[in-house]
Amino acid sequence: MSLAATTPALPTTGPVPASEEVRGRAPQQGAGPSRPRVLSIAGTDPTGGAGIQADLKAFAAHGAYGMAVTTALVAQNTHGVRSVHVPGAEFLTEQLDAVSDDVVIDAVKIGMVADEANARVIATWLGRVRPPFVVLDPVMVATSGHRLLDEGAEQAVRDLVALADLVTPNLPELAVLLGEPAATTWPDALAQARRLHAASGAVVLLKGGHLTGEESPDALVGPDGVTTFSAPRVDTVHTHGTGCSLSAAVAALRPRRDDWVGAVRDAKTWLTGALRAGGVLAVGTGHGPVDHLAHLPTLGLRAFSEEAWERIAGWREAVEGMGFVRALADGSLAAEDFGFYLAQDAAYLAEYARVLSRASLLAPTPEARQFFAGAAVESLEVEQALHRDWLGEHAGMDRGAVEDVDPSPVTAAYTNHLHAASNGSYAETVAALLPCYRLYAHIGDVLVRRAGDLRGHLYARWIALYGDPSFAEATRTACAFADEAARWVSPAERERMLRAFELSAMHEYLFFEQGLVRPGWPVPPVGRQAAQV
Ligand SMILES: Nc1ncnc2c1ncn2[C@@H]1O[C@H](COP(=O)(O)OP(=O)(O)OP(=O)(O)O)[C@@H](O)[C@H]1O
Ligand SMILES: Cc1ncc(CO)c(N)n1
Repeated sequence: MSLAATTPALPTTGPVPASEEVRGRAPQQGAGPSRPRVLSIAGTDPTGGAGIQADLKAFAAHGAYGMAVTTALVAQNTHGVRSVHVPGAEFLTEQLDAVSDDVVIDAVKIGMVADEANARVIATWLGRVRPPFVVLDPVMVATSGHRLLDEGAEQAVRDLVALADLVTPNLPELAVLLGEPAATTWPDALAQARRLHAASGAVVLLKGGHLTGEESPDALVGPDGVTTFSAPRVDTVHTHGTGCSLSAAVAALRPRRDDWVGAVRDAKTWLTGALRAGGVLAVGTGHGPVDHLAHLPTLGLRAFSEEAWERIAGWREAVEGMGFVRALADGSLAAEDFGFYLAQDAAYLAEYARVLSRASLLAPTPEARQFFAGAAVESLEVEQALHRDWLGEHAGMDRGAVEDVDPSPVTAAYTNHLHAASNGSYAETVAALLPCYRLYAHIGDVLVRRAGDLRGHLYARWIALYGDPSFAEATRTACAFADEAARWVSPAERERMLRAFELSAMHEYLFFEQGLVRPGWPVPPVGRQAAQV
């Protein structure tokens, strides 16, 4: 039997029929989905702090795939609700069917239902399409005091509670659902939550946001008794949409947690962080929203290596303009000064290679381990070899003598900084190592351009090494590893990375500077008539 014979033709206009055949074609069974598919049925908040907009953010914040069906369009902002437009029950049905005819729903969160007809539509739909987890936030009145549910619709919401797995009332909503006065103490509220659970069968997540005191506790009240989740009360006026965000987070987490306790615990911890970060969002002049992405503070920031490079713009320019670097480029640098610099650089590279090895040890991936181990070898075999050759030829120093060079205070300060950074994290270590690549590749590039024809240039081999495309390539790779490491760190850790990078850049400046300014420090016995390298 062909599909064409069993599947009704899709009309070009009007609603798509919710036939079993249409539903059955959804190519989604088979391999398990990578993310829970979670639906919000709620009203809107065009300022993005509450309602559907908040739900979608909370879903994404917990790694769920978010979907949304709109019950009501609400003209509201951080000061309050201006007006509500309800498209109507028929259109709500069409939206719900459009989703459930096509997509498997792993969890659903119901927020503002707006009126009785909408509540009935949702109840009917739940009777037909029963997602494994149904969370109901019985939104009745906004934080600002504006009604979000018609007065006549309270019974219809009570009926919805009986269809939900979890219901998340605040204190006034709990009272309305029971037809009792609002509780003013936590024990009274718990007693009411027990009564609602007994009457409806739904697990109750009682929210203590409307209480006063040091804590803002919530409690799960269900067949296993009461589980309390205590959390410090955040001193903030930015609580717009906390209820929406919490219930959405619980719905997003539940398919990947063993029970409601696990989902609520993680959602509550997340919400407390989101509340703390809400103030600096600077959204609106009233009761602003929470920061749904407070746990991902580095999301969207520029690549670490770009930000770090910009931060040292002043030092970069200073290095380009240094007398030592200018003289290196035009070949006028005294051989004795170059010899001193090279001998110190040999001492530096010995330590640099050890810190590269440590980066390899700390690196989280085989690729990074291999790169930094290879870089350690390269810095000794290629870079330090240049130093050994030159110092051998021009200062008569054998390998042992080069290896015995005492680091100057400036050299020691730089390598001590690298070792200190490498006692921190991998990310900090890589950040500290990076200027040595980045600044040298940059200077190599500048010098190749400044020096012009390198034939006959006294320091041609040094300039060619750092101006070589292969050094630029290694620098790009090192930057990519630093950027990858920075992707997963906290803001404090990112700041430590930037500081480590900046300090290394400053040390690079001082390192060149000591080539010309070195009060009485030992200089290798460089012959006066230095030949071309
Ligand atoms: N100042 C606060 N500090 C810490 N947690 C809070 C604070 N205010 C609310 N919460 C928490 O936010 C969640 C929502 O609680 P609340 O009682 O405010 O619900 P709601 O009234 O439905 O929210 P909404 O403001 O979205 O209408 C609960 O987990 C509550 O404990
Ligand atoms: C659409 C909508 N749902 C819920 C709330 C409660 O915060 C709100 N303000 N707006």
